[in-house]
Amino acid sequence: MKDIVFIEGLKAQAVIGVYDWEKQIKQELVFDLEMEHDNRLPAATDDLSKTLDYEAISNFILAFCDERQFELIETLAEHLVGDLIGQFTLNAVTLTLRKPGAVAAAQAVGVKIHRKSVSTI
Ligand SMILES: Nc1nc2c(c(=O)[nH]1)N=C([C@H](O)[C@@H](O)CO)CN2
Repeated sequence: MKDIVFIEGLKAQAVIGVYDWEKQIKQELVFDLEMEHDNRLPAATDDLSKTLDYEAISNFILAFCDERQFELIETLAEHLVGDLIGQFTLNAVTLTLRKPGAVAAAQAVGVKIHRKSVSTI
């Protein structure tokens, strides 16, 4: 099994949706990420710079949601993961993205994607 650095239940506000009324407001999105990373080197050195900094990645996601606008959550997920792989040393990432307010009868709806850095394909 590969080591993981994870972020669970990160809540962000974004302009997201296909309908006109959705383009006028911000809605809540909830992010779960599992990022593959060998934890042995950071554990051996006790050095933050040798790991995936979940605080820095969380702040990156919050800023991304604040600044960018999409219709589909699929599009947001794909762009975000592409940017994360470019910005941080992610080998592979699984992102679950929920839009809790989208379907009143459902607790949440969303998408899940798994992407690898081109260097690991
Ligand atoms: N697979 C998807 N289905 C839907 C999306 C989406 O982003 N991906 N979006 C909408 C609307 O924006 C909806 O969330 C409004 O409540 C509908 N279906």
